[in-house]
Amino acid sequence: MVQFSRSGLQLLREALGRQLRLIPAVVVLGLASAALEGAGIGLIIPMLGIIAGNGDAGGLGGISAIFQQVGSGLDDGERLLAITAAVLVLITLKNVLAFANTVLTTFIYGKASHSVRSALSDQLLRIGYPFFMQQNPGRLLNIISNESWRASDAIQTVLAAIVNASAAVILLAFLLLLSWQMTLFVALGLILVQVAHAALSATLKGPSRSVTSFNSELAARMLHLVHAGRLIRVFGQEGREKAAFDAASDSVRRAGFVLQTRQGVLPPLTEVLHSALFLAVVVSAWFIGVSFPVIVAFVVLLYRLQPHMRALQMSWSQLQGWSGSLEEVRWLLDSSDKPKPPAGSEPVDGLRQRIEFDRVTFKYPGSGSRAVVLRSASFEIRSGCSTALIGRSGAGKTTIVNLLCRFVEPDEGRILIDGVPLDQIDPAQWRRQIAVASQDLELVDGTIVENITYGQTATIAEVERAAKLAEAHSFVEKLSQGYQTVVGYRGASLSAGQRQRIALARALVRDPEILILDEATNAVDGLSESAIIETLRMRAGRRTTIVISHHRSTISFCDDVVVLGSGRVKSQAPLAEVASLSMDQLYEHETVAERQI
Ligand SMILES: Nc1ncnc2c1ncn2[C@@H]1O[C@H](COP(=O)(O)OP(=O)(O)OP(=O)(O)O)[C@@H](O)[C@H]1O
Repeated sequence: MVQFSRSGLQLLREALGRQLRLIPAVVVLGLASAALEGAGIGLIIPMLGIIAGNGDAGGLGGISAIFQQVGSGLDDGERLLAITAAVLVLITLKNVLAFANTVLTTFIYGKASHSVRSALSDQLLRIGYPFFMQQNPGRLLNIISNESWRASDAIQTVLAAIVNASAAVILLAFLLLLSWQMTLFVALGLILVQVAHAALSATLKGPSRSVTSFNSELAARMLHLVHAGRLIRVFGQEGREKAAFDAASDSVRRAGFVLQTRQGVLPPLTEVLHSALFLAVVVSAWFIGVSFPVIVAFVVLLYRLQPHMRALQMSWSQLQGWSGSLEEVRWLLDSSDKPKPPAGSEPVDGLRQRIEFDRVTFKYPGSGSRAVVLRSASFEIRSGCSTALIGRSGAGKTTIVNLLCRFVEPDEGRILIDGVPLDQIDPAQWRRQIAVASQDLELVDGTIVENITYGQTATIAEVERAAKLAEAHSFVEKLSQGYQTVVGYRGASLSAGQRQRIALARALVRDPEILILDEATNAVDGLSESAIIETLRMRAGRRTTIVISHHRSTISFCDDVVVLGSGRVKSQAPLAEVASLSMDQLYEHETVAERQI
């Protein structure tokens, strides 16, 4: 219960946000509609009195006597009709208010659910990037696609519980006014039922967490089937994957079965206990000599109270059953244990002189005992020049791009942009200076023109120009829909080389201050690559370019070369000075100065 209060209620309070101020209206409408219902039921007393030929029945006390006085000046026939009409009006009004409450709670539910989904997307866009390097995507997918809906259901359940609690309070008050002895009896009975119910509901939290965790595993397997379809077929692993998927799915089924059967015990048990209470009330009322019309009104009120009490108890058990889901959503929304997004407020407009890596040391967060990727790495990238970053696989080239884009931050040392530490610069402004074309950056499921512009306002002429520079225009033109061709999920309808050229056009259309090409042309044919290199050469002097490649031809236009190896910068030199060296020789090239560091 405490666990639920901490994470569940906090989440619900945050989700309700500004809608919290509407909750009093829900309570008032709930109370008012229950009061109208109670009054309508109270009017049964004089109605039964008239029908039983005992219209002026004396001996009634409290609220029963007040109901008994209704229409007392009229003759019996007129009084019966008037009371019947009054009951009908009360029932109609009660239902009008109940409908108004349904509209209000539906509105609040919609807003609160939207706020949960919006907060999740906000959080996913805001969290520091290292979070995604460490997290299981299946868990994240499960939270977004499954658990967030259960959080919405929990909001709806809480709203329904508020309405039911309001109705229960009023109906209990009417019962109290009719007979405090019988109400005391009922209250004690309800407390006992609630204790039994709460004890059983508490056993739902464990199964609820199991369902959530197995759902995450299943989501991971689903993602794998979607992403690795080609790999699975090529290596003939359909059978193994099917068995793994079925096992994950069956675990969800078994955990769901445990949770649902435990939850399933509660409604019949509650009904039996409520019925026992109901019957005990009737019998005890007869024993203590309560009058017939009051017993009938009491029983009808009790009968109307029961569904509200049952709904309240079921709401409680449902919330317990969703505690795992609420904890998961709350976990994702909690920023305290997540990597912070990059900070900084210094404005930046272009690169005037240089980017300087000053003794940068870096290791990926959560990579345990794995080696430090960069160890006191120092080098510079001159503004307006093209710099090749080379090194054997795993040398840390892409890591340098990650550091430059501030996806990760150095553990030690500084990165200086024209002398200003990068961690002091406004990250959004800084990223607007950069465009990256990389084999890892996906295409979006849209048209070619949407992929090239991607959030940038550009005319069709500018898009075509960028596509020509990236050697994409000629193949795009041949597609039946041209620039309006839909490329499919991650650009699946294009070849690898075509995807790379679109990605390059996307970077070029921005005409960025700093262009980063990370293995951006490795799937492009030689002829196209030569043309692309000519384009890049033309940028020289005007814009800064950083090129990562294992191909000598791709870096041929560069002014400088930085060689990485064993986590260190092995050498930095003008490319012209090492022009005679092959790629393999370059990888081993180590300047004396760097060797002594
Ligand atoms: N997200 C990560 N978490 C932990 N370690 C990582 C992560 N990404 C990369 N590494 C490790 O950091 C080191 C450098 O990786 P990086 O991708 O920078 O190499 P690279 O020089 O670009 O290699 P390649 O030429 O193969 O693309 C590698 O040892 C790699 O295993």
